[in-house]
Amino acid sequence: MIELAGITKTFQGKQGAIHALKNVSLSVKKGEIYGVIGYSGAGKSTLIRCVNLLEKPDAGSVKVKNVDLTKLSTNNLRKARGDIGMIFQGFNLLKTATVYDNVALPLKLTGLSKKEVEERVDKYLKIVGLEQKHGAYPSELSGGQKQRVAIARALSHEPEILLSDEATSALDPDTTEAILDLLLKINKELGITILLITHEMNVIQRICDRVAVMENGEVIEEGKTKDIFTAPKHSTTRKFVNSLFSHKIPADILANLNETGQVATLSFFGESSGEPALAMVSKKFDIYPNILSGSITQLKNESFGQLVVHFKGEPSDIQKAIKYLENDQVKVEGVNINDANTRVS
Ligand SMILES: Nc1ncnc2c1ncn2[C@@H]1O[C@H](COP(=O)(O)OP(=O)(O)OP(=O)(O)O)[C@@H](O)[C@H]1O
Repeated sequence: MIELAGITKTFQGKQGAIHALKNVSLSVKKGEIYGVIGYSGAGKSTLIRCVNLLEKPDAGSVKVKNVDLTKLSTNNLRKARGDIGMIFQGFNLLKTATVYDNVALPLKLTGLSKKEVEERVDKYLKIVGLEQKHGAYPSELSGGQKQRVAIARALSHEPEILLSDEATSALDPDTTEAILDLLLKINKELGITILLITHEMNVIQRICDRVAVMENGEVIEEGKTKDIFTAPKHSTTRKFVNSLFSHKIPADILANLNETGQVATLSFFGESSGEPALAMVSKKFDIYPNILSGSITQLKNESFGQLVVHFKGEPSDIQKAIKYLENDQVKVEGVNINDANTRVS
């Protein structure tokens, strides 16, 4: 659906050239929700703006539905952009227009009849749950409601793709959850492909099928959200995954525990697979697992949990138990003294 190949973008800053994007390639399939995560300055905004050519790349191709947008005439680019809606962190609403007009005004410019405009506005304000707010002004709305208006405005052009530029970054956690639920609904019920950028791992975790991690203008890791959670390869990716968990074990306690066995982090999918597997190994092998810390979090389609466990026993028995757990789809990582007092996972 979206294929970016070899995208490069350099800005001339006061201190010299800034290489915002260095040979970035990624592809988003029809119907999926794809997230790009990275810290501030990684190049996410520049990347997403290249998809509808709000930013023109210096090199590389931007294919949307197999058409390279960088090769289109101004007129054909305008038409192609009709397939791509966009929402922003700051909502970008007209302050002096009502909710209704914020959605209706851009539609009127597309040449639709008055009746068609009315039908579209009603339909999409209903989908975002704002049918009671037609006459309200943006100043009378909460942040979440403003983002809903922006989403209705983007959807009213009936795009196949929705680009989301940090759409939940200005919202509180509960409102963020509600907007993420709305994006899931739009994806599922309207079949809209979503490409989003964010610096929050919980956004990726809750709704994304696949994720790319960016740093210094490059994609440093890419894959299914589930795979990135279980086996992050790059240290920056690990930091993002760990930001969702906070297992803190004091150094002296960890040193004591490691004398009588081994401390390890178990990662698993599904609500209950961690603890039953532990009960099983304590029965099967001569070891005593003791849960030191644990948490569970919801990915898009399943839950993902982590337990930090002290295995008391002889090293050979502990190794057998760990092998058994790994065969049972539980990922096991040893925790050493260097991890003490810091987040481990
Ligand atoms: N128009 C511009 N002129 C000069 N430099 C720019 C411009 N736009 C972006 N940059 C620089 O390019 C780099 C990448 O910026 P970009 O906004 O894409 O990153 P980001 O990951 O979206 O960060 P943030 O989350 O802070 O927006 C930064 O160093 C930024 O200062």
